[in-house]
Amino acid sequence: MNTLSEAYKTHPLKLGDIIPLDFSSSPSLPDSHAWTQPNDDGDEFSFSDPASSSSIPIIDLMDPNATKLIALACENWGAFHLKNHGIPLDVIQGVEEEVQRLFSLPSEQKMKALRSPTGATGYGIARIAPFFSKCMWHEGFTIIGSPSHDAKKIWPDDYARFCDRMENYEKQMRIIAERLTEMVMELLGISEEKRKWVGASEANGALQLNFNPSCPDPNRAMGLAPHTDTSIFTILQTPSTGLQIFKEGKGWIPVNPHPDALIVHTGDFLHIISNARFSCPVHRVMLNEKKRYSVAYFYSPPMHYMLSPCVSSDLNSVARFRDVTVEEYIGIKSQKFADSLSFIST
Ligand SMILES: O=C(O)CCC(=O)C(=O)O
Ligand SMILES: [Fe+2]
Repeated sequence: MNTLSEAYKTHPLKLGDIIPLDFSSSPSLPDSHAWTQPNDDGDEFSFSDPASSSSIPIIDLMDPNATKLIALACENWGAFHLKNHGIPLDVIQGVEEEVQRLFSLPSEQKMKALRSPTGATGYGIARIAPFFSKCMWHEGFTIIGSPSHDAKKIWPDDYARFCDRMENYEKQMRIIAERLTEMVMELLGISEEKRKWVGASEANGALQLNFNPSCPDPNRAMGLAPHTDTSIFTILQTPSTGLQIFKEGKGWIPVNPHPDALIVHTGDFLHIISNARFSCPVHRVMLNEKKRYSVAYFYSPPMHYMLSPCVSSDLNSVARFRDVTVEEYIGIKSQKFADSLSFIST
C-alpha cells in the first residue's frame, strides 16, 4: 500500500457518516446538530478571555532566524501564522472563488461526488464525525492528487477551471510544506537518510475544503469538533474567524486570520518524530451567523515511512512513543481517534 487513498480503503465508513445535511432546507438547528441545549451554560464552549490571552506568533519565512522561531512556536503552541510565504494573492483568491462556487451548488449536485464508504476523496462530512454523538454544521470536499475524477461528476462540461486552480494551489502548498519540514527535521537532527522522502513525489499531500453554511443557531452548533491533525504540518487558509486551539492552562484560544498570512499547525506525525517536543494542538471551529470556509493542506510522509521518535544523545532521553509506520498510525487513528497518541506511548 503506498497511497493515502489506499490506506482509507481499509477503514470504511458508514454512509450515515458521510452524507451532509441539506443545509439549504434547514431553517432551524435540528437536535442532531445541537451541541448544547437552549439553557445550557455551554461550559465546554467557553473560551479564555481574549484580553488576558496571547495567541500564536507571526513568523516571516524570509527571517534569517525562521527555523529557530518556528521550532519555538511548535514547542509553545504547535501553530503559527506564516507570512512572506510567496503564494500570489490571485492563487488564493482563485481557490476561494472555487470553494464558494462548489459549496453554493444545490445539495443534489454536490451529492453526485459523494465520497464512497471506502473512498478518500470527494464530497462528504468530516472524517472525524463517527467519534461524536452530534453532527457538525459542516460539509467538506477532499482532494488527493488530481480532483478531476470527482469534479467531472459535478461539472461534466466545466470542471477544468476548478481542477487547474486546485492543482496549482496544491503544488504551491507542497513547496511550503517541504521547506518547513526540511527546516524542522534538520533542527531535530534527523539524518539525511530519514528525511529523503521530503520533497519526493512519494510524500503524501491532501487538500481538505471545509465549508460551514450560515447557521440559524450558531451558539449551539459546532463548525468542526475538537481534533488533532494526522500530518507533519497542516497549512490552512481562511478569511474567517472561528478557529480555536486548546492551550493547557489557558483554555480555548482564538486563532484569527492575519492579513496575507497562512496558519500552520503541527500534526501528530511531527509530534511523534520530535518525541513530543513539538505539540500538536487540539483545535476546533466555532461559528457565528456568517458562512465560513477554509482550505487545509495536510503534508505527510509516505505510507511505509517509520515514525521513530528522535531521542537526543543524552543518556536520560527516552523515546516517548514506540516506532510506528504512517500506515499503522492512520489505522490506529481511525479506531482510537483522540487516544491514538497515548495508545503508542511507551
Ligand atoms: O476550518 C478551520 O479553520 C480548521 C480546519 C481543520 O482543522 C481541518 O481541516 O483539519
Ligand atoms: Fe484540523
